[in-house]
Amino acid sequence: MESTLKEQIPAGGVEDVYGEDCATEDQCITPWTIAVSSGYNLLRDPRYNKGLAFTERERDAHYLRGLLPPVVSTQELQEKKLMQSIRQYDLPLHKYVAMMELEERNERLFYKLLIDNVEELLPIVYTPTVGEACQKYGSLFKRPQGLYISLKEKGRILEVLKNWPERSIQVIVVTDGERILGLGDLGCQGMGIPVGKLALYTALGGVRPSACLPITIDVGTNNEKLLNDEFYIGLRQNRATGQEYYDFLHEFMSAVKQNYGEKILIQFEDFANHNAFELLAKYRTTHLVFNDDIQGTASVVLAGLIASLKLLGGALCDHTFLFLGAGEAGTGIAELIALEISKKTNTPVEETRRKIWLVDSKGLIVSGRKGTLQAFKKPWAHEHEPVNNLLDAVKAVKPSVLIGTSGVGRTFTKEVVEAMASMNERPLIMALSNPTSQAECTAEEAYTWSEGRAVFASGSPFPSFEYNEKLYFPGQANNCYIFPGFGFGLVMSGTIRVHDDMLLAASEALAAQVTDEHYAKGMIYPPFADIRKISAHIAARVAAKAYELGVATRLPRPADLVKYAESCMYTPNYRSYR
Ligand SMILES: O=C([O-])CC(=O)C(=O)O
Ligand SMILES: [Mg+2]
Repeated sequence: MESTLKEQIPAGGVEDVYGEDCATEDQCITPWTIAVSSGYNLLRDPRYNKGLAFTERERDAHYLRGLLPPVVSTQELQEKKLMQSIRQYDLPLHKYVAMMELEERNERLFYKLLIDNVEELLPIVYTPTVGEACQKYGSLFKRPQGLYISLKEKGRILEVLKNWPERSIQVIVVTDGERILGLGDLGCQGMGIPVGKLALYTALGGVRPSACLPITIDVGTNNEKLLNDEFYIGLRQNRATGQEYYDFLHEFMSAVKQNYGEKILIQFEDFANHNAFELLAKYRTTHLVFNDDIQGTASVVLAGLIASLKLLGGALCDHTFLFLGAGEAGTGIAELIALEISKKTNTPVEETRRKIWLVDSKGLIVSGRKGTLQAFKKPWAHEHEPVNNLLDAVKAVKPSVLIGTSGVGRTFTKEVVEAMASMNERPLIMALSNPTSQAECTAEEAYTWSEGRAVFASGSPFPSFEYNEKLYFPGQANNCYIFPGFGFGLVMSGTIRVHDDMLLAASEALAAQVTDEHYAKGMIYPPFADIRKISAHIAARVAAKAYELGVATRLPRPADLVKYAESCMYTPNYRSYR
């Protein structure tokens, strides 16, 4: 029997080696055609539709006369009208639906709105509203916004990838829906997350929309409510686990590399702990993979910590850190802090880890528990007697920084915040769990209970808060500060592997964007309004590190990487059609 192409050539390799043109004769190819869109079809194509903004000349050239009312509008006026209509909705979910409908109708206008009104619309297309949208995705679902790859497609994943209409994909965000934000297993309805994350890749990071591919892997769900919901859109079975799960993911990872080559970025998003660490460890040496919840969150929090030193005083190595939550975010952040201190002080990480303590659902992680701890928790099992709750852990460890990553809301109680405030002039409190309902405490609580002394940041946004006639500005320590610029830096430099030093570079680049004016307001993150400039700086620093490490393939290295990043970024302004 003739061997297939897949067997002849190991996964990965030179661009286009696996393109359809060089498929062996026994393999099927897809008969794609490219056609110029015009007339009614042009108005129905979200990539090219401009609605009332088609010019007189374009209306003639593209058979649009009569299909539009006479007025010729501008993109600015369209934007003004849409913002007005979105602001009329009271419910965030209605705003979300209006935005998704816009994306399906007129992609450039969608991105124009998102970029120009980022602070207002981020909480709509992203956390917290996207969480509610995922919970109700079965009822909201209208048209597929990404690829669904379920166990039904086992053995045929490569074929499924080839059904996606865009050819040059640069970034995939993939979830299996098992841990959507802090909301748990939402199965196939997790699709809202890759869709939302990729919208930010474009709006905040400048990756072209056509180069982004959202994917949901459906191996079932253990969410009984969804399994019994008549509108559920996923496989009606419990999750596949063990070998079956890992074989399926391996087929996916191999097919992606075979179809898109070595330089495709695969971002893992909202996988459960028990798979997230293993998948990252398994594929980081063979694929360009990035786990947003482990690495992106770590990088954004480290940036906030570096910036906060201006307000708290001391160096990173002078602080003591306590986490509530020892999953992907908690251990990921802890490891990156230990790495940064190790590099700065020339001390082995085994030693720098000692100032970092973690609490999980069973209490403080201590050496006595080593026998029963999961592998990713073991490095944090320091010598200490057992402590079984957070308040006692705060009293025992005396942290200057308290970070919540447990996915469980309202766990930073008044007593916990008061204890932090009694031990520190300026305690740093980060309530990172998402969406807002899962935040460990609110901004108002952190400021009130600490009598205005806490420096506070959260994963989902909180509005500014007035206390004792002073206005406080909570930070949003969310990985969306990092992943768009980080991924863009990888893509623009043709980088083929992610290295931890790139995460440190991204943290430093983000922290460097916080100015004295921000510090004066107690802020440890720069405003989102500047995010595209911030992303260009992050991308440049990440790319610089990639060139330094010899894993960037786009040669020669551009001399000014910030300028280069800015010049490559997608902009949503309408183009003229000939
Ligand atoms: O999506 C977000 O807002 C941050 C994140 O990755 C998560 O909570 O899983
Ligand atoms: Mg996530």
